[in-house]
Amino acid sequence: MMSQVRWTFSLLRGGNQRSWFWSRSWSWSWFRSSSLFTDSSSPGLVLQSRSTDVHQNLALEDWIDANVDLQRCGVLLLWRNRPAVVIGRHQNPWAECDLRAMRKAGVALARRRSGGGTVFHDLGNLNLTFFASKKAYDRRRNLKVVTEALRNLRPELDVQATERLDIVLDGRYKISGTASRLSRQSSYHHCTLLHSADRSALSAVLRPSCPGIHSNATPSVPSPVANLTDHAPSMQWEELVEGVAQQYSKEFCSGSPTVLVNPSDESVFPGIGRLEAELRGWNWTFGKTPKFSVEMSLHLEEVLGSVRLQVKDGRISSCRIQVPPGWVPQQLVGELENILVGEKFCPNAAATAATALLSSENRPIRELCAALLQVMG
Ligand SMILES: Nc1ncnc2c1ncn2[C@@H]1O[C@H](COP(=O)(O)OC(=O)CCCC[C@@H]2CCSS2)[C@@H](O)[C@H]1O
Repeated sequence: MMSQVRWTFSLLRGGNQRSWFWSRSWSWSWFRSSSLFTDSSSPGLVLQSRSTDVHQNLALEDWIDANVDLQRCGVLLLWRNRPAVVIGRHQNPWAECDLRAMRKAGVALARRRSGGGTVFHDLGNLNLTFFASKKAYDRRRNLKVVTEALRNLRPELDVQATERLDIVLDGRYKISGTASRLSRQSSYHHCTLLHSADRSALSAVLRPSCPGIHSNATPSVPSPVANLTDHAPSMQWEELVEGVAQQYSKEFCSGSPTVLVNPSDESVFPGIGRLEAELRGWNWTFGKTPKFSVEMSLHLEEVLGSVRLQVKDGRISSCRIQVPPGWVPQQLVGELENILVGEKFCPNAAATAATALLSSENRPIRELCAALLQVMG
């Protein structure tokens, strides 16, 4: 089926690509077996996504990882997103980001397949994904592509890759974070590169949705961050992208120009819509959160209460509410606890489930419901 896929100029419309590159109709089998991929020097191909949708771009990573024969070639994918928070595979979104602030500001949330911490993306943040065979997996070499490109563009910049594979400016300010995923035969290493991201938005969303979370989820490692344009104000986006692509081609002996791709095009990437839908879905984004518990005091109008919730697969698996005796009928408290068990740990879902209690005649139970919804971000 793959061999039916046509790589045509119209499908892979580019801006300034050289015409010989497009003068043929590409079949998928040609793509896989092209001399671009069979050269013994293990050449690389540079792709740039046209999409700024975080889920489409993460799906494109999955698709390349699953479908391109990386034994014979490496691929560098360059991409950027509209404002988004991207958490690692084994992280807890409620502990890592302020979901309420994100909803208000229209910042998307995505869980990636690689491990590691949480980062903020916007159109001023470049993402680079280095695909290679497992054998050729070499994160230091990839980061060298980035640091060398920056030194070529602005020799005065002090950029270094650290032990933990961040890239820092002036020995201190993080401009790039790294994560990776190894499969049986293939691998990818992806990293960010802060060119001109909105740092106040970054710090506004990278804080917990609620305190009192206990879990074994991977915690992020916060660092002071900087943008490249803080230190090199004249550096243009296009200059950066081109500089990195050129350095990759030099390092991996690729002679081909950057190919612009559209990850929503099923005729080029068959099955990509399904990958995207999975990444966009609640079951993946929230449902894959390692089990956790939340213990919190509830500052109600006249009294102090507390709640202990256990959450498994993103759903409340147990709920214990304590309030001073006599403040609210215990039977209503029990009803609320029962309603919440099995529900998604999500204010909208919980509000729908508790609609009757939220509009009850009894003011304390309404207040208690509202306080619990607050806990969920
Ligand atoms: N965009 C960006 N770039 C660099 N550093 C960032 C960014 N956003 C936030 N941070 C800082 O890094 C820490 C988290 O560091 P930590 O080391 O915990 O996590 C990472 O670095 C993960 C990088 C993932 C890269 C992938 C590439 C494509 S999809 S996402 C956070 O608390 C901030 O202080």
